[in-house]
Amino acid sequence: MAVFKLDNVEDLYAIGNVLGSGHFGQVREVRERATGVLWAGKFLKLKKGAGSRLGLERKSVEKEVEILQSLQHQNIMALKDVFESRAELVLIIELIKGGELFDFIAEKENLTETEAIEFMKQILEGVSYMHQKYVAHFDLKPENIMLSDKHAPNPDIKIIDFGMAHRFIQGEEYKSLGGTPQYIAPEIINYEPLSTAADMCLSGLSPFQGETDEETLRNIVAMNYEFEPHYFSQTSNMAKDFIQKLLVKDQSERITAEECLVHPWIKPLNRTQIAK
Ligand SMILES: COc1cc(-c2ccc3ncc(-c4cccc([C@@H](O)NCCN(C)C)c4)n3n2)ccc1O
Repeated sequence: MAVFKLDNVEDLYAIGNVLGSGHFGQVREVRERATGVLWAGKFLKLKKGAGSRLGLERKSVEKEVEILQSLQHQNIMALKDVFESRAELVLIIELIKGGELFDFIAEKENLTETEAIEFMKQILEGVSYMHQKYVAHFDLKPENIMLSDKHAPNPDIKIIDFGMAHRFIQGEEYKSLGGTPQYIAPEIINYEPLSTAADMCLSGLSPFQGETDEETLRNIVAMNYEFEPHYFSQTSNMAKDFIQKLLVKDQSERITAEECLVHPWIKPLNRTQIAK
């Protein structure tokens, strides 16, 4: 069993405002007393006993921490420290001040393909790095892609929330039913053995969105999508080719993050190839 710092987290950090909350627990701004530096604290309530319905299994948080401790990349949130008390674990993480990429894009009049390519390139860099370490995120979605500083000329992408992540061991079979309906891969819906390929179904606006979750899941399994003119009339053919290579039902045929980074939309062979 992993042992985390048993100090009282409040002896070292002043606990500030809630930044957000969700399945993962609560994220609060915390100030390191020794340096005055601001961090994010992810506060997780642990199950008090085997029969307890509330709180997280300690084992699942240990798994998330072990994965985070193995990842050091500029496009993946950095874990600094872990504290534990009787019924709570606190993860001290780099503070990401720029909010969600989704909101940043929504606030802009429009996003050029060049800007989209820059964000996608950073997301792919982070995803490719974790996949090379046999780690799959399994909950990549716009809300889990944040920006370091939305006022910076070229904001850094930060991938957060590794609460569903898994590190594959050679030859093992891993299945999961978790994820967010609009963004999950068909193999998850079909409860088939998974791989890092399940992370490659990330999109801004789900092309499979139905009236209900059930309809959305049916659309994903049927790979039923179209490039609606209302959204794609100004999108280049190269960008559509990139998307089509991601939205492939057979995970063994789906383009990988590494292959995406050399796709002509992301890495044009020459200037004339852009925005075709
Ligand atoms: C370690 O795991 C997580 C970290 C974070 C995290 C890490 C650093 C950090 N700096 C600022 C924030 C932040 C600021 C406002 C809202 C949120 C969060 O509640 N919403 C983000 C997406 N959400 C759907 C997970 C998070 N975060 N959030 C969020 C969820 C996690 O499961």
